[in-house]
Amino acid sequence: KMLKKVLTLVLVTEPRRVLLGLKKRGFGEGRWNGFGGKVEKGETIVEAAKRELEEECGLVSDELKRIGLLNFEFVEDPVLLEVHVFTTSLYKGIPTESSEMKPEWFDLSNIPFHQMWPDDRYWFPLFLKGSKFTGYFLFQGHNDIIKHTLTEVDTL
Ligand SMILES: Nc1nc(NC2CC2)cc(N2CCN(C3COC3)CC2)n1
Repeated sequence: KMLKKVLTLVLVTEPRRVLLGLKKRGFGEGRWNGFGGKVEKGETIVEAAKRELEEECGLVSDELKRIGLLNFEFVEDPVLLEVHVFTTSLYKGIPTESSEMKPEWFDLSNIPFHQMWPDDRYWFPLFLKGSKFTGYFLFQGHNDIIKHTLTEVDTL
């Protein structure tokens, strides 16, 4: 039976910018991404998202809005990643580098897709226009998408 890992991803926005972090180690190292990680036992998914946001860049937000649900599989690996995507524009604190992430603001017209997970090119435009979405991506290795589905939804 397929092992499923539940993960979170938080995108912090300002009117014309999005906060991304450069992953300094581990899964996705060297790629810019939102902030997130695993959901621990005894915490809800949104509690995990809030915790990871603070751990990874020092921001605190009590207004994380669910905007997406993305499922990922790798042909070489029987794990399914279920990534719950959140966004917020209401937060306290100053983006601060951590052991995991180096945060930087990016203009919405200058998202570093060439240094991000390949799936981001597909769903980031939906996020930026305020849609909710669900998607599935089958990867070969960490760079090639063999197939995908992506749907805008009214409710997650
Ligand atoms: N943008 C984006 N794309 C992904 N694509 C799939 C990999 C093929 C995965 C992903 N996340 C999965 C990993 N997660 C944290 C666990 O340590 C960091 C961040 C969100 N984020």
